[in-house]
Amino acid sequence: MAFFTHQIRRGFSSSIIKNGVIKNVTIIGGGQMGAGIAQVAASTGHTVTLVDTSEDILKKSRKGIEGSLKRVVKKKFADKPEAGEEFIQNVLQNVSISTDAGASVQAADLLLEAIVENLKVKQDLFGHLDELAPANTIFASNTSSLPITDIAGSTSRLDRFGGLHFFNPVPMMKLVEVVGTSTTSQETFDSLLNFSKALGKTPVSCKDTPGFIVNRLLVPYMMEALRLHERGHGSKEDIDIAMKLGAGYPMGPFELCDYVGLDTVKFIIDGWSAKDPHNPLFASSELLNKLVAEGKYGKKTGEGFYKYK
Ligand SMILES: CCCCCCCCCCCCC[C@H](O)CC(=O)SCCNC(=O)CCNC(=O)[C@H](O)C(C)(C)COP(=O)(O)OP(=O)(O)OC[C@H]1O[C@@H](n2cnc3c(N)ncnc32)[C@H](O)[C@@H]1OP(=O)(O)O
Ligand SMILES: NC(=O)c1ccc[n+]([C@@H]2O[C@H](COP(=O)([O-])OP(=O)(O)OC[C@H]3O[C@@H](n4cnc5c(N)ncnc54)[C@H](O)[C@@H]3O)[C@@H](O)[C@H]2O)c1
Repeated sequence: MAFFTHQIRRGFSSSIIKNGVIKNVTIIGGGQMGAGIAQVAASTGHTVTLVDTSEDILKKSRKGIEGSLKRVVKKKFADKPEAGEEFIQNVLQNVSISTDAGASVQAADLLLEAIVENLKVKQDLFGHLDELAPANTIFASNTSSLPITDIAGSTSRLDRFGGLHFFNPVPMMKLVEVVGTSTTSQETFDSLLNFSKALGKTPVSCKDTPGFIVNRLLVPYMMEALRLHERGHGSKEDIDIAMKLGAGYPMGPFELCDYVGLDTVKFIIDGWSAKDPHNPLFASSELLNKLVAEGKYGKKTGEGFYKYK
């Protein structure tokens, strides 16, 4: 189905990576999402370079990938431990790590960013790499909430820029939101769609609107949960239990926020509040701001709305 049937093709180069197939992926940001995407891409035969700001972070990323792969093979190779170990080694061989983003994009068919949810930091990163990456490299962001158009604006490859929004934890969540802007070429969009399918994911096509599809619906629900608690109309525990047992969610809203990371959650809310300052839904939360100010980001720091061992 043509995604851009209504689009008037601009005079952008339609040349993209060789026959549109993405094989070499450079991922910038080896945190929760970048490491998860690297794992799934490497597990499906792609060559991955994972980039972050320090060797220590990248060692942690690699350790996290290995730990997750061990959970996968426990099921996938339940009665064949040797095959499981071989699978893990083969996947890890597909992942190289680097702190040099510029060098790491030289052979990239796709540059996928999964760094901090901050527009200026993303724009600076993409603007810098736009000058270093091959002309045909496709750029994409894993942003939860920022306009792809705004992120792409720092580059000269508006036809080869899109959004690839994966879900946490990446090895378990089947969905990818593929986002096209008004300047994303059809070839680029199709390459991103096919890449998502090659990773074993189910893609949906999204416009570049706030929150794309899932977060547009998830953020209001989760903000209402926070307000309900702040009004004293329900404990965190009861609200989480209620949504799991009453609505069939695998995690309640407070559990999920701790899982996502309260730092990222705050970036999202602050960003949407700045864009829509009169919308009470996005008014800042004293409780959320307090937790983030105290460095309590949730699972990744050992405490958020809940404490973790
Ligand atoms: C209330 C405050 C509001 C504040 C404002 C809100 C603002 C809005 C915030 C929006 C944030 C958007 C973020 C982003 O853009 C979009 C998202 O990603 S949203 C998150 C989407 N994901 C979910 O909703 C996850 C829901 N949870 C689950 O699906 C499951 O709980 C789980 C995470 C899969 C875990 O499964 P469980 O059965 O619960 O428990 P286990 O941990 O035992 O796992 C079971 C089994 O699964 C396998 N497994 C689990 N995790 C992994 C992994 N990381 N890698 C590999 N395998 C995994 C494994 O086999 C486990 O078995 P085991 O190994 O434990 O034997
Ligand atoms: N956490 C989630 O559930 C989730 C889900 C979907 C999308 N996202 C989005 O993915 C992105 C990353 O989220 P996360 O949860 O993985 O964050 P994270 O904090 O776990 O990881 C971010 C990583 O990026 C690195 N980084 C920051 N600036 C960098 C730079 N300039 N160059 C290289 N590396 C840099 C950090 O060192 C860190 O390791 C955000 O845009 C977020 O909105 C998050």
